[in-house]
Amino acid sequence: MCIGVISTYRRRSFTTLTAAMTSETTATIIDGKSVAKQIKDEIASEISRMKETTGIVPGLAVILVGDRKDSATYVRNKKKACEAAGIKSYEAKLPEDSTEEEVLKFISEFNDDPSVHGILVQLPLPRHMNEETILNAVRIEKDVDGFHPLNIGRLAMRGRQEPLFVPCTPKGCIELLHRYGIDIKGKRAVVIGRSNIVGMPAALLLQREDATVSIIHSRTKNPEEIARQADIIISATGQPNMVKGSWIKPGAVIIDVGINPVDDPASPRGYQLVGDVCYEEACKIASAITPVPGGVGPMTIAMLLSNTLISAKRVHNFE
Ligand SMILES: Nc1nc(=O)c2c([nH]1)NC[C@@H]1CN(c3ccc(C(=O)N[C@@H](CCC(=O)O)C(=O)O)cc3)C=[N+]21
Ligand SMILES: [Mg+2]
Repeated sequence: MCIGVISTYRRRSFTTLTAAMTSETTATIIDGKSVAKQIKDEIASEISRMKETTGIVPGLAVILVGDRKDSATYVRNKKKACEAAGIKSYEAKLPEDSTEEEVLKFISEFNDDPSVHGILVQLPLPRHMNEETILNAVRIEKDVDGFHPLNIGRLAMRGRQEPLFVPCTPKGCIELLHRYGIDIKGKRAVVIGRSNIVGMPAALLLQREDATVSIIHSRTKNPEEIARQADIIISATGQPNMVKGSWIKPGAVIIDVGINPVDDPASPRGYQLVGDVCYEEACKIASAITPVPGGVGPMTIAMLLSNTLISAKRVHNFE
């Protein structure tokens, strides 16, 4: 059984099961962890080739403000992944009650430091800070998260200057589709969630891949009906198990970005991670699905390393 919260997306209850739900079909599990490992290995060998020929190694600076446990874990994992790939990592840790100016000062130092090719400001920032002010301060040439408005604007406009970086999580989703040989062109794609860091850029990327894209959000009137038209669903809502089997067209491909902790006294950490999609139900209906954990999460980190390498190659004219 899939447990979940009552969300504003879910306005009706579902009593009918689709035919596919009762049959014995099983989806392909899209193994993000192993694809991410493969990509990280590719990056590591590119970095050693770069180091041998130019003597330069890519550098990534991470700015962490406050003491959220999840953020500290993510930052630690990014640091480990950098070391494994041969990227030099720099870290600025600031207390929760720091001022915006203090954060901006670190950004400015990293902006001016030629050994830093990428700057990541871990989100969310403390509530008293203006995220926009801070993200805008990152030089676009070092914006490896792809969150600067100029990079997002360029992502939205086609046939003009290309963005210098594409946001890591959506880029990882598309990369998974490509590596599993899943056609996007002409397909109906539905993105669930419209956040600046995942949903919105995911929709833009799918459009660039020639999908026909709809976005479902908290005010959408008939989300289930719209989702059920999708050949490809990318879900990024942060609502555990919100997407039921009844939302899924038989044979659809499901990319589940949600990483939601749900209380579980039986597990050693006291919680269990679940996606936005009711995995058990979806497995019986979808043709392919990403698990949580082990799906999109590891790809996000792989894409961050990839963007950092792209940045270093670009400044040093290394092909
Ligand atoms: N400026 C910024 N850029 C980000 O890219 C960014 C951020 N802020 N804030 C938080 C979110 C979240 N995020 C994740 C990265 C990796 C995993 C990941 O590797 N997850 C593993 C392990 C999960 C676990 O066991 O804890 C998995 O899904 O298999 C998850 C989540 C990046 N984010
Ligand atoms: Mg993300």
